[in-house]
Amino acid sequence: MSQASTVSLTRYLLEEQRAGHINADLRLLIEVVARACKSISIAVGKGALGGVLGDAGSDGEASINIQGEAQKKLDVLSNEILLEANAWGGHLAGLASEEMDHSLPIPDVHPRGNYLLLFDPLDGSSNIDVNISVGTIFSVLRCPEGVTTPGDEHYLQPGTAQLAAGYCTYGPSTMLVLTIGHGTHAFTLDREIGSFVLTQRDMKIPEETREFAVNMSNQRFWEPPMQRYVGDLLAGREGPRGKDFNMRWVASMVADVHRILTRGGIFSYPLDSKCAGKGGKLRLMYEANPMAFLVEQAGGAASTGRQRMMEVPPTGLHQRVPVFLGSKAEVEAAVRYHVEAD
Ligand SMILES: O=P(O)(O)OC[C@H]1O[C@](O)(COP(=O)(O)O)[C@@H](O)[C@@H]1O
Ligand SMILES: [Mg+2]
Ligand SMILES: [Mg+2]
Repeated sequence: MSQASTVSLTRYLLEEQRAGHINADLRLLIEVVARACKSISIAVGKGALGGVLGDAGSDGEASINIQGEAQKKLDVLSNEILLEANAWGGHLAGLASEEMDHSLPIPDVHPRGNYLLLFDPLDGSSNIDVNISVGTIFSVLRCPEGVTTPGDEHYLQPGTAQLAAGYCTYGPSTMLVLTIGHGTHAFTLDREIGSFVLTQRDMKIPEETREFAVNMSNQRFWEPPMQRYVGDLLAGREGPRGKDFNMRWVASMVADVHRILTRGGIFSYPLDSKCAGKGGKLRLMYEANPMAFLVEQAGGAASTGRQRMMEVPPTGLHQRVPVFLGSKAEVEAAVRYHVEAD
């Protein structure tokens, strides 16, 4: 890409500010998150040489997060990088993370702003030790009017209230995919100059697809409509769908969603009898909602199977939901199986 045609993340954000789509505070907040993602990218890229692989914890004791999941060293490190980068910026009122039991108001010693930041610091962390793509997911909400010290309840806003959302994928290249409600755009990290460069403006998910992503090993635990839906996909050309489907499952949501934003497909993590008591596997506030915002802005759809994802009324910071997202016509097909069964 020639220098003349290069649009950096900074330039893109300044242009969006001039167009009146964001203010200076939100622009700076996104810049800070992007800077933190660069640091995480460096840590992830060092792999075994950085001493950052493996489980967190000491004396043979695993460190467990609020989700009851064993934390990786890189989960903890990525969380610290995001906290450290954002604490003193002056644009946030508080932060919430997959790796923290409760949200954190910005300490009094730092200036406070009007936004709330939620993140999954490292998504797909079971893939770190085997050198497969992982990522960071984030969502920005407005801090309710008059609230100076936000608590968990102030974050419980539906996905439609998001002002910005994005993810960074640490794969063969590091990419930031962002929406501020005016399309979904992809930026690639130029490692030589250290900045994100716009490489795909206005991503568009093809409406139809022949590719699905699901953890098939859970099949026997699924609900009947999901069994029927995937059964019909597998029946291929001879079945009711009349076409052959391909399957992909990276087991890093960021990587699976990035593929779908790039070439279409449907991603699902449905309800199953193992996770039914918890409401699903993936988390609404910092996994499903930001991905839903990005996917809708790229012309796709996101649903729980029964309801538009971004209209789910949140009840908890770490609330879990079933997820279907991607190519619009295919998500609608999956929803039909659920609605008809109900
Ligand atoms: O292990 P499974 O069932 O394939 O689940 C994989 C899913 O779990 C996740 O890894 C959950 O995210 P975390 O790694 O942030 O907990 C998703 O990225 C992924 O889609
Ligand atoms: Mg995750
Ligand atoms: Mg995570």
